[in-house]
Amino acid sequence: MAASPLIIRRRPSIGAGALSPSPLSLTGFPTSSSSATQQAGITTAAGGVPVAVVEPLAPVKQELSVIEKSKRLAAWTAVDHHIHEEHKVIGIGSGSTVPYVVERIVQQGEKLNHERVFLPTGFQSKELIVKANLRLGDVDQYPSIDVTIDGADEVDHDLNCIKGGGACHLREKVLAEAAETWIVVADYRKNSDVLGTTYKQGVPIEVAPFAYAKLLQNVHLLGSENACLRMAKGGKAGPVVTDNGNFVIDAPFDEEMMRDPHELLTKIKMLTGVVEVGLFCHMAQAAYFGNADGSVTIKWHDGRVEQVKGTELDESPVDSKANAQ
Ligand SMILES: O=C(CO)[C@H](O)[C@H](O)COP(=O)(O)O
Repeated sequence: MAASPLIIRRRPSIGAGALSPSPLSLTGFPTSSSSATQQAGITTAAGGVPVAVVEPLAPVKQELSVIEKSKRLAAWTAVDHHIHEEHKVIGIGSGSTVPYVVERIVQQGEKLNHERVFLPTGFQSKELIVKANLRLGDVDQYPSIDVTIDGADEVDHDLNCIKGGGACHLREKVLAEAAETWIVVADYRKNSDVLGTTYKQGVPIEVAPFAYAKLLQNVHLLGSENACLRMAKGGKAGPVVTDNGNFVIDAPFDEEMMRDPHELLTKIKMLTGVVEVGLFCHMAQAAYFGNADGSVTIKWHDGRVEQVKGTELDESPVDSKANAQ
């Protein structure tokens, strides 16, 4: 007698709209949503029992969280405003907001993108570029960049930033400095008056590994008594090792010191063994913050603050020149 078929309902596939809380696939690039309706099929389980595998007819598309929408709003709007046809060498930052930057660049189409080269700020952005089929270059081949877009951990009223929450700040700073225009994209939580208000982990300091203990003493003497070596989480014991093979010290400083980030940057940078400091002072042309209400706050380097309607999330790519500031 033939065995009666088992019915197994597969879990619905989840598209880009379900990327919450992080939009990253394994490689850090948002997965594309599948709108294709799949057919039921018959397969055979162990023992030869026929199994009917029923795919859901309409994949369930979950909503992005408010935070993810805000990141995407900032990223898409900044790309529309600053990445134009004439821009051929583009720096790609790191973090969870940057995949949306790449997503929007891809939407500008192959015609524009095949004439461009994209430079990564680390392993994650390198993967993003490659997976998006964009041309990969490096800053040693292209030391002059048209535009770099990057995330930030916090941005103050003067566009000074804390960066390095993802331990990529050495390369991020090189690509920021090499760029004619450096643009920051973030959700509304990163927008503050004084650095250290919302990002409490401290100033990320990339250091030569053999010098870390001495540097910890020196950073304590500079005023950060709680400075500590950043330890890896999850599947690795020991400290975080950067893409450059270095360690990271996280150094929280009091508000008074954070009110003058440039002065603090200079002091930390002078310590022997410091490779780079995650304080980016007077570098950004503008910072884009996606807000929960669908607007984008733009802080400009000259002190102007604008509130604009963000690029609609389901909007098709626009002629970016039409939106140029
Ligand atoms: O500096 C960085 C990595 O070194 C990131 O840009 C920063 O941590 C912001 O990341 P996210 O977009 O995930 O908030």
